[in-house]
Amino acid sequence: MTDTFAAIAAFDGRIAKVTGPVRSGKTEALLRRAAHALANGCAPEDILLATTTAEAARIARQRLAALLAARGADDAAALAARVTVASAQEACLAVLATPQAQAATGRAPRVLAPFEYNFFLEDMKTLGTPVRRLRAVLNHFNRQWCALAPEEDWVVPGDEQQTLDLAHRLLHATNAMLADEVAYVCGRYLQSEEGSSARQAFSLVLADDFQNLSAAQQTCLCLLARDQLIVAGNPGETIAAATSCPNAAGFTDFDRLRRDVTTFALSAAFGNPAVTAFCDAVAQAGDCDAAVAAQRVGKGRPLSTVKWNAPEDEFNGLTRYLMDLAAKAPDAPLAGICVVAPNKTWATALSQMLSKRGFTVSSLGFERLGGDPRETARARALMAYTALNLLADPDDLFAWRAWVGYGNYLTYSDGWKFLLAWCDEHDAGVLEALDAASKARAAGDPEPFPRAERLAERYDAGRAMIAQQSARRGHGLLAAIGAQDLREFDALAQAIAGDEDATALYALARASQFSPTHDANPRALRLSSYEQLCGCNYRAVYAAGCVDGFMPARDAFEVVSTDDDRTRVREADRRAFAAGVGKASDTLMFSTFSTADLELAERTKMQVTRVRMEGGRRVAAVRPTCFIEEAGAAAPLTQSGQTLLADTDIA
Ligand SMILES: Nc1ncnc2c1ncn2[C@@H]1O[C@H](COP(=O)(O)OP(=O)(O)OP(=O)(O)O)[C@@H](O)[C@H]1O
Repeated sequence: MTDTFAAIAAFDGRIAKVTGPVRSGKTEALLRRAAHALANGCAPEDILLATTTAEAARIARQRLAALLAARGADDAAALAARVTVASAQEACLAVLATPQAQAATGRAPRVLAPFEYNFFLEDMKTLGTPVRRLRAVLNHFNRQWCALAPEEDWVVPGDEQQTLDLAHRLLHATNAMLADEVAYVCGRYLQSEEGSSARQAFSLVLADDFQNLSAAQQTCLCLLARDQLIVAGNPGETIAAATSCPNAAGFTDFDRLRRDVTTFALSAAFGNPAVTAFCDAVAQAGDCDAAVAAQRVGKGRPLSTVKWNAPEDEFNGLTRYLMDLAAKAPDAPLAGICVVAPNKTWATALSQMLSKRGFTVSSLGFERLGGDPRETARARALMAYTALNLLADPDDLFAWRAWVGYGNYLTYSDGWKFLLAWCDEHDAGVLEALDAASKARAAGDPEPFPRAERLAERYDAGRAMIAQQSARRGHGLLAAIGAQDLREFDALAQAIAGDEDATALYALARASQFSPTHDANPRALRLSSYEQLCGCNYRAVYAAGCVDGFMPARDAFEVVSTDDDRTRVREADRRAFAAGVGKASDTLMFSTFSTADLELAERTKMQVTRVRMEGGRRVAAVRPTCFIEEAGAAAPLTQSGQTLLADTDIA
């Protein structure tokens, strides 16, 4: 076992693959390889360690610093900081950010935030394609981009070509890029003649959780390696966090597709054997050939499932239990504890309850801005974000597209279409068109293009907002953009010192959308989504809301979908669940409940087994997540919430 780690650390071949089950030390092996390379004179700048998420990168960097310190390196943290540790998406964005890449691709890596995608979608609807068909075509594009399939090879003339042409037109005009295009544009660039100097930028590329990356991301990382490439992973732990299309086969077949790949198999799982046995059992009950530990190293401690009557009891009881735990061990860093929430509703309820009980909470995985840009009342956070974007960069063309679209049930997509036609006719850019519309409005002249007056009105208001607010800073700036009382901006408001200008604040707001990480505060209890557990390691994990419909999602049961659809959802969730709860090295508790108000159950998509009347209310019966039962002998025993509280002298 130790020999395998030593062999990976000292590996001097060109390509290697590290396989291993949950918690077998795959990341550890890559970190030891990096430490060994540094000790042998490799420049830190010549190493790329790529991960699935920004949080996984943050943790990997910390672990690398700790490893270097343990080996007696001088100033280990500074040395680790010089190594490029980044998510695969960030690594691709860094390639595309160079002037050479921008000149060669004609694209800027200004990625649309998920809520900005809605504006793009509205503009795409001007084609007149039925919305379902349009979504299907755009999903098809995403899959092709993720597969790094050259557009010229797959686009079908007619409808599809027209759709692709409009997508290009909209994105080029606003200097923007879709998230799933990033690795595609990067990969095509790296494969091209012009991109040859950007290839092989790192002597050593270490790619962790390779199964989570899209084929395009996987190819980009391979192209960035000069002397050595090592990929690590486990198909049974695949999650869709780095991309919407993880390509687990790119890991499974990695050695078949290339020559002379050395394979290292890790087979011992570390941490609590009951946890890793549970994860392996859940994964094995599924449809993929996940790696299973041959040996389990560590101190055993039973898992538990706690069943509450209703969600309110869960929120109350679980947080009281955690409060009692924290009081009994006041010196243990709370950051070693993670509460996992299955969705945003649960995350919000748990976070509020934990805060009420006096915890500082760092939440991760639920910060994505949502809301309908077509309804002003539901788009306040989006409008604040766009206002901040414009204050930070008044030349951001996509921010203008969003700004002029708020408050209209079609986001002024028709106006935007006429504006782009005017740009084509006059060989002009978006800002010139908006300026022309604004001038005509001021002079009372006829509109330069239909709907120009409406767009000009919004544009003028935006210019006035920039003129008025651009000198503001910190909390005053947040108030000026209307963000001071918005829950979506709470974390940002708490994190700032108060003297940040718009550029600094916007960078933070943007990071929360694209590369969110946990607060570094060791006193903050963690609250996380399953996806954001990737790359983490916690002393204790409490998985809340473990009911069918949440985990796996209701689509795994719905009678309206096909068998294939149901299986796909169930198996994707199974991997996220097994990989996620495996991050508990010592304590793992599942929290579930048996009933819920029918309205809440429907709204949050629980899988309802029965409905009954209780005191004039309609109450839904729900089941614990099926994965627990599927773990068979490795599944924990269930106890009631009341018993748990009584045992800990709370009730
Ligand atoms: N050789 C080792 N000896 C002792 N402990 C180890 C060793 N390798 C890893 N560990 C510990 O086991 C845990 C899991 O390690 P690591 O995160 O590297 O594994 P992984 O296979 O990447 O995990 P995951 O399945 O979660 O991706 C960590 O707490 C780590 O410190």
